[in-house]
Amino acid sequence: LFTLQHISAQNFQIQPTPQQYVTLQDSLEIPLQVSLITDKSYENLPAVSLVENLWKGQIKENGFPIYLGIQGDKLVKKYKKNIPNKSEGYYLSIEKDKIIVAGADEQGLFYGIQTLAQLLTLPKLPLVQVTDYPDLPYRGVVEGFYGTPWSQDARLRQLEFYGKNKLNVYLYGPKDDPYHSTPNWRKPYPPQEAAQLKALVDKAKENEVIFYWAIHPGQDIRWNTEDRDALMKKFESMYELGVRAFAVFFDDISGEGTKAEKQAELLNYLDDNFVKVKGDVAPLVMCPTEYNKSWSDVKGGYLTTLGDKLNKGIQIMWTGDRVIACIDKPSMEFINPLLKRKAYIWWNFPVSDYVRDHLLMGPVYGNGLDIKDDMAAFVSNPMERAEASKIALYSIADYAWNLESYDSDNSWKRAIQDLMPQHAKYLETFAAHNSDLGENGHGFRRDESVALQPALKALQESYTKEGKIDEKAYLEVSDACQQIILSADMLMASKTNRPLIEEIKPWLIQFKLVGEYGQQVLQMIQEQATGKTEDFKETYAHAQALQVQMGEVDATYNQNPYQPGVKSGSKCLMPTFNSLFEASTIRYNQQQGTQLDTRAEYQPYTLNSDVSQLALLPVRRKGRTGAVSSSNEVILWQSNGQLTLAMDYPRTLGNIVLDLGTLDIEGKFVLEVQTADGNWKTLELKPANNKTLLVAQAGSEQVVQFRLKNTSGTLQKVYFKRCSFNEL
Ligand SMILES: CCCCCN1[C@H](CC(=O)NC)[C@H](O)[C@H](O)[C@H]1CO
Repeated sequence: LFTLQHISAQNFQIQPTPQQYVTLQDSLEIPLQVSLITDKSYENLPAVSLVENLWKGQIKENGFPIYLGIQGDKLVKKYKKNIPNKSEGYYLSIEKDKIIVAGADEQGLFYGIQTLAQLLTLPKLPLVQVTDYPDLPYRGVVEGFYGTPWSQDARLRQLEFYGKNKLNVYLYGPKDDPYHSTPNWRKPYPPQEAAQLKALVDKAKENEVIFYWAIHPGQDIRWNTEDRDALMKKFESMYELGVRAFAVFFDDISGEGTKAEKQAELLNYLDDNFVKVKGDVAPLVMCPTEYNKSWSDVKGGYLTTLGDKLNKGIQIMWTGDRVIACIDKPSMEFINPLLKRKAYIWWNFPVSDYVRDHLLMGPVYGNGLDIKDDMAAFVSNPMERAEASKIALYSIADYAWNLESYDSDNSWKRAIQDLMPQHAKYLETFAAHNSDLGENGHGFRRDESVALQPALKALQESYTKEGKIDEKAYLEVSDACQQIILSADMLMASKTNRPLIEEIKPWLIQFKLVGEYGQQVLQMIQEQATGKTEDFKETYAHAQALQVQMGEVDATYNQNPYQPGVKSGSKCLMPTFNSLFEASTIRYNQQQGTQLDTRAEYQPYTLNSDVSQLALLPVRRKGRTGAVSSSNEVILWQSNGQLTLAMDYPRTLGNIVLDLGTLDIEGKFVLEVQTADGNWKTLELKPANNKTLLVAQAGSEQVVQFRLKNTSGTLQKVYFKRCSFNEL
């Protein structure tokens, strides 16, 4: 028998691994029929139901014996010294004639069987003794993001996933659930939502997950008994649904609700009059208003007030040095003394509600491996795409169970294998190139296209600097493009894990186009470098056609009001391909004396103006909205001066919004559109509010261009604050 100590949530880094052991030594054929020998009172424990699910219908009197017990049962008394005395710990022994699973507690017993379930995926069972336990007492997920809350089905699948991966906490706190936050936090859930929540509570119990229901009252709470009682009443109604764990979030609020003394007073009241009175409710969790170091003013006393006044049993959440930040020893050494307890980490990854056009499918890395004794919990705030979040969540489970043994890349590969066993290679290709966030206000970035970076760099440098092709790099990037196209096609057509495919489909479509674009760009540099001028023109046109398609995908899917669109390969692939597109076109133009447009970014809108200060303003497209960048200068707009926005082909526009920073513009400027039939018609400029904003409806006909003209007869001094329009 070989023994394993403190393994990981899903797998065994310790050598020999069970996989190796099974081939090395004799092992146990997986028993087809088993007998469950356990204390009678355990029959409806999640652990027992789990064994019944593993051996569906094959639990017989004279089957292979599986002993299930919890520390203290006489049944497992002789294994007393093997069972770790750590909460959620377990001892698992697979022997020739029996299997023993002994938990330090009920959760530990359940996890011992989850480990057995993992071993059952091997061809045979290794004869092994496992003594295992988690480093952190609370490990899991806070559904705490802005955007579309997860669906009921997605949540049910999540809870199952948490059970398998030994995550034991799910905090329900979707920012955009009206009954969680202002103003309806005071109201009970309507029957249908209530029933769904009850189903989640039951599912959580089956998977030994503590279901925390969080409330977010801070934006409009009044510090009086009426609101305090309203909160108690809401907690009571959630308790009736079966909720046995509660949280109060005070994040992202302003005004009265941000006062630490008042927050502490309310939470202590809830602790004393609800949690302690009920007796079967988990410790309260709260999210402070100053929830990260960059927002905290230590001298202001907010954090120390909470640390001093909050009952010791109340957990206080923390996102680290910044809103989005990895957690390390210095971060914990800063916050724990102030809170006078171990902070309950809320890690804002893989949440993407501030970079909604990107998927964060890369490895989980950057958190300290030396902080297992400094955190009360580690919970992840995920993406609104539940299935896609599982790559990160799998590794967070791995990390939180055993920090010191955590290996980011190995874990990432296993997470992908676990999500799509049949298509792991393809999903890994996709995930490798869809991991960075792009530029964002929090400045948080991730690695992307790591394995391909050297070849991309070598190819780009050799060509852009000397116009030469680095053959080795060329072949590697060319193979990669093939892999990208293959992976996208295979994943889109996958028959397994459809919920994941449906979530990421727009990005798969985009990803394939990136691969095809890469192929054309490679051909362009090859043709330019070897003087195949005839072919170049068509390859160039093909690359442009792919740029148009990528632009259309970006303007079609995922059109949220924040970061609309679909970005793929945005950190390394696209910048390299665009740079090679531009460089080869410039070289070609130099060689051939042509004037091919060298811009790689596809631009459907073109600005023309004889007002010199406007003529060079950039136009950008964000989803289905086009906008001319505003200018901070005073614009000297000469009489009859005009600004024109031309479409690459006739498009149906919705509103055209203007703001020249001055009132009564209507009398001095005229806005006209030219429709596809060539006719011009004037649009009425309506003031949108009592300020200088003007809106015009472009009408249902397709527009080729629109123009704003100074018809006042004199020079006008205006500000150019806004000129935007949207496509229908
Ligand atoms: C300028 C405000 C940015 C706040 C961003 N946080 C929020 C609050 C939070 O982190 N609470 C601990 C949401 O949870 C969101 O999902 C997450 C990241 O975008």
